Amino acid sequence: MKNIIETRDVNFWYGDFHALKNISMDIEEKSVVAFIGPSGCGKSTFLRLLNRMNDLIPDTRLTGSVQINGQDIYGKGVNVDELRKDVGMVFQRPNPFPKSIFENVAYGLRVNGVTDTQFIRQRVEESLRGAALWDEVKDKLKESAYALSGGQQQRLCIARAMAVSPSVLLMDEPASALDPISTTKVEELIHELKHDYTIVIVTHNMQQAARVSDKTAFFYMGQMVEYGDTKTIFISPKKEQTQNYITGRFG
Ligand SMILES: Nc1ncnc2c1ncn2[C@@H]1O[C@H](COP(=O)(O)OP(=O)(O)OP(=O)(O)O)[C@@H](O)[C@H]1O
Repeated sequence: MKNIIETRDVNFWYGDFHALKNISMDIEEKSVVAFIGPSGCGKSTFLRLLNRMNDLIPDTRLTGSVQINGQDIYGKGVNVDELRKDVGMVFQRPNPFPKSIFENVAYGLRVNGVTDTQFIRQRVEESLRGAALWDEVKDKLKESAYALSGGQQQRLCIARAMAVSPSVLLMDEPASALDPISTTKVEELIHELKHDYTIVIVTHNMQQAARVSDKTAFFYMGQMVEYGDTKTIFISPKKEQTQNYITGRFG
């Protein structure tokens, strides 16, 4: 499998605070990678660097390199809108737009200038099917997205991210605000989605990391302490800090 994401010696600062220290990581195409670690260790910061979401935060600084599909995403001439189309994001709390179910999914296509209604309709259906939501919403596409349950809204947000055909989906604790049934649906969805996408997921739930990911990275105080096959990380980690964390001795 080829690497789709390669970071080298990534350091990141919020003002004077050194939030990420020398992170070098390769992520294989069409795999699921989970980031785990105690609160404040830098998981979300690192995730957000992968589609330049941290650009929006003032007084921050990055050194090192982040390559996606062979391109330095912080290089000169990179179009950040194009990057975010290729590297989509799903947040902790479902954040549908105050629009209809259909228009939520069509949104990314419309802002990218797509006007072919037949194509938009087809892509909306494909994305909703891909997000395992189609059967639940196909008869009410014109209704407000806010009329859906939290779990359905989150799958709608996944469909919205998929509609513009990204190669990577970043998920920041996508199930933490959901009930157990919706959580299971999102986890099953992640299993399906990895046939077509590379998925990077931040989670506080270690069982979830163990269930959904191929590889797991354990972060602690801005460092990536250990990264490897999920089974190895959870059954026989090499570092004591990882062992302590996964056995609940800290964090
Ligand atoms: N916008 C910001 N400005 C200043 N410091 C920040 C900002 N965002 C995060 N930090 C700090 O950077 C560190 C890493 O935060 P980050 O959100 O990446 O951690 P995390 O591992 O995702 O935590 P959690 O699991 O609680 O979400 C923390 O110490 C946090 O306080």
